[in-house]
Amino acid sequence: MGGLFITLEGPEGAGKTTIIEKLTEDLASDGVEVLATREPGGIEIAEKIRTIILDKQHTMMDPRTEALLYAAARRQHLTEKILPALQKGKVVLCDRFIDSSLAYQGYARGLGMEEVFAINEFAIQGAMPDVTLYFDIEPETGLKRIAQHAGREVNRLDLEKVDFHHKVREGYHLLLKKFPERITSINAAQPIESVYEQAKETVKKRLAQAGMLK
Ligand SMILES: Nc1ncnc2c1ncn2[C@@H]1O[C@H](COP(=O)(O)OP(=O)(O)OP(=O)(O)O)[C@@H](O)[C@H]1O
Ligand SMILES: Cc1cn([C@H]2C[C@H](O)[C@@H](COP(=O)(O)O)O2)c(=O)[nH]c1=O
Repeated sequence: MGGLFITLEGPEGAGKTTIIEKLTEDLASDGVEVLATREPGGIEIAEKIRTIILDKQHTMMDPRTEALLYAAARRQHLTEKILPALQKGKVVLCDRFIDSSLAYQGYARGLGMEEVFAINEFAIQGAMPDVTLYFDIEPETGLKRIAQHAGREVNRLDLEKVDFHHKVREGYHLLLKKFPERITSINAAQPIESVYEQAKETVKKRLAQAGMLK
């Protein structure tokens, strides 16, 4: 693909957005070309799909519809934004990607990780992340953080029962076992500076291996 495709994953309020902002700044000051983006969203069509999926009024949404909408948003985001950036040799930092669908729809919703992987395989055609940073947090802690975060809108998924969020975390733990080479787990309950140091170290190591650090 050319560049390096890095995804950040975790339950609600784990700190992904905060870490992406810091990493983007830091890597840019090292002369690395970075594209920071998010899922669902990142481009107009996918942002519109995001509005539909996360609308609190849409309590009737069928779990398979939900999974298909995430996969559709991902397909458009990948082809329109992520792949072109990778082809230009950029580092792509993406807030959530396929692992979110596997943990949330596949495991927590109970659709099955294999089934959800299959529809996503159709959407991504093998474009798996090179590196994934997983930010591990107790759901209660993460949900408390987002409740206290001024300006952070509460969405339909945030409103799921705490048991759902525990299942999301269990789903991620299964993914850690399934993809140990790709996914690095970071304890996101630590102070933000420590979380960031670990994230930066992992990313810089991979960039150095790929010969992308000047
Ligand atoms: N390690 C940390 N310790 C304490 N507070 C933190 C830590 N990391 C993030 N926060 C705070 O928690 C809130 C949520 O952080 P952030 O938006 O980065 O999480 P997120 O993983 O992107 O959440 P979501 O995906 O649910 O939107 C913010 O107010 C942020 O400042
Ligand atoms: C990509 C993706 C996301 N989700 C869920 C996870 C969150 O609850 C929301 C996105 O909100 P955020 O504040 O931007 O994290 O959507 C999901 O269930 N499945 C997915 O594939």
